[in-house]
Amino acid sequence: MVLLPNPAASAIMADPLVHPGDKMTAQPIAPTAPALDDTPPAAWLKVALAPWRRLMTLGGALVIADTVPAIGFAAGLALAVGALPQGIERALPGLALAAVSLLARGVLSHTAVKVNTRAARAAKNGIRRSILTEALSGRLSDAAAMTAVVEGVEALDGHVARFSPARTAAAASPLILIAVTAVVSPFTAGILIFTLLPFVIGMALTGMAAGAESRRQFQALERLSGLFLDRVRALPAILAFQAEDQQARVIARASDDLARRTGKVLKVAFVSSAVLEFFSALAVALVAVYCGFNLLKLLPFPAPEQLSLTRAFFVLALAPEVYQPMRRLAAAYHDRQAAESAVPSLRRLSVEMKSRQRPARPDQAPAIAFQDVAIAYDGAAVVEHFNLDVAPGSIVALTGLSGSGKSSLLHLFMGLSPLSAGEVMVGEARLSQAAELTDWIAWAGQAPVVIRGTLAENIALAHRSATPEAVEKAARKAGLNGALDRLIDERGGGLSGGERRRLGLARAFLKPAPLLLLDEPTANLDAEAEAALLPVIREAARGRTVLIATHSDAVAALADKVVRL
Ligand SMILES: Nc1ncnc2c1ncn2[C@@H]1O[C@H](COP(=O)(O)OP(=O)(O)OP(=O)(O)O)[C@@H](O)[C@H]1O
Repeated sequence: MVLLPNPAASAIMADPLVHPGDKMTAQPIAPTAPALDDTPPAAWLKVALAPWRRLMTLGGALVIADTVPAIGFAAGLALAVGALPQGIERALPGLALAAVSLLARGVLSHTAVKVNTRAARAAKNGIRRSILTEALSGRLSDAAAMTAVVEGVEALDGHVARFSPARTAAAASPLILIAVTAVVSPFTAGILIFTLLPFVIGMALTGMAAGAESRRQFQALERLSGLFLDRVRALPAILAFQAEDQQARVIARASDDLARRTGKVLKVAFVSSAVLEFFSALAVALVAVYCGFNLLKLLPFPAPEQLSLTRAFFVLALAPEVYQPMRRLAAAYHDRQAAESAVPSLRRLSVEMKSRQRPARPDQAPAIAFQDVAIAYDGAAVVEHFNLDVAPGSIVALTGLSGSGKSSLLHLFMGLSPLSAGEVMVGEARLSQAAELTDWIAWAGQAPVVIRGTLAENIALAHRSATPEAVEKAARKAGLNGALDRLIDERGGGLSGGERRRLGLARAFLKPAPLLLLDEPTANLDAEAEAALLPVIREAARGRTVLIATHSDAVAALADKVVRL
């Protein structure tokens, strides 16, 4: 179970410099998906998976095509057995047909698995991409959203790769096989149809039981993920209050609950497969008894047909194949339940996303208007009734005491601080309604996120398509003078504190975005270094709307307007 995003994903979350267009194609899940919250899970899945329907249909068709070599194999064996009394050489064509059919089955099933796995991968990637930007931008950062992105999307794998082709095959293959059987032995076809009914009823009953257990299991998983994520976030407080043991017991209880519910899902799955195996064995035994008694002319009722050894062997070899697709469907049934259990969380994400707009990035520097803005963390207000108009292309410096909320105001634009009241207009876009604006923003924060890689790669994160020359130019402007190919680890090992801050500046200088946000760009720099940076900041500000949070009078002097908080 993965409870937290991976480090690279965290980097994007904490430092949204990455051009979203470079990272992922952000589209809402299934643009035509019904937004109603009460769409039944099966209908929601159908719409959400529609873009991959063709690949899924191809996978299902390949599984159905397996019936042809299955018939060939049964026919080959039956012909060989029938011809055996006349000599082994007479049996060879039948054996050859069986061998070729067997080979064809292998090739077909290998291809079907490949196609179905590809469809599942494509569907998961597509849906995950569509929700990842939103979830990682911090707007949907609760544990349920994380569980949906990681576990929920993963739950679609079995649905697409196994359940969907198995369902297609179960609807068509048994009928094809029974029709072929009917040509050779109508009475055997009757036995197969008769025994198929309890099989289908058994499947439906166990499927319903598995569905309820599966839903409870996913809820337990969500609960455990939520608890774990909250406890990790509150780790310093837990350690400070020496509540480790108590919290470990809470997590252990949730984890036991998940284990118990997973056990129940497995129990239902085992019982259901035992029931289905019983019915399929019974049906094959019935066919065998009928064929044997028919051949021996020992039927206790008038024979409806007279079977030859070849015909009897053919229908007997084909009988297990009739149940095979249904057994595969039963084995994959819990995949469907797992996917449907994940739908409520996925649906919630997609509905929240659809309610947000993805405004087009402006070509010109936009105006910014803070309208009665309030920012509160856990109910504690940090900024209240904040109003400010920033003209397009101007520089505004935010100054004030430490803790007065300067960084929080800048963080609003990346969704890293909550807009508790009021509105921020960025050009024509309302920040509260916008899905994300990271594409518009070049940002240098106080603690830029570092990923494992070279310094140049770290800078280029801000603008993936930048040339090495542009990266080098941005680095030099920011005062990073060492070799750019030196390795940095994810904790920033290899960079001094000052260099790390300059890395943030280099990224902001590199990214061609109409908004420039700088948080304490010259903190910890001596007067000489600060003086060298001032003209660079002025140059980088040209043609952009700029907000700078700063304690430095020299930096504030660059601004067209200084606002004291
Ligand atoms: N994610 C957060 N969760 C809870 N409280 C926060 C969070 N971020 C900031 N705060 C609190 O909000 C207040 C304002 O912080 P902010 O960083 O915006 O101030 P600042 O003016 O930029 O300070 P500095 O000049 O020291 O950088 C502080 O009291 C801080 O503890």
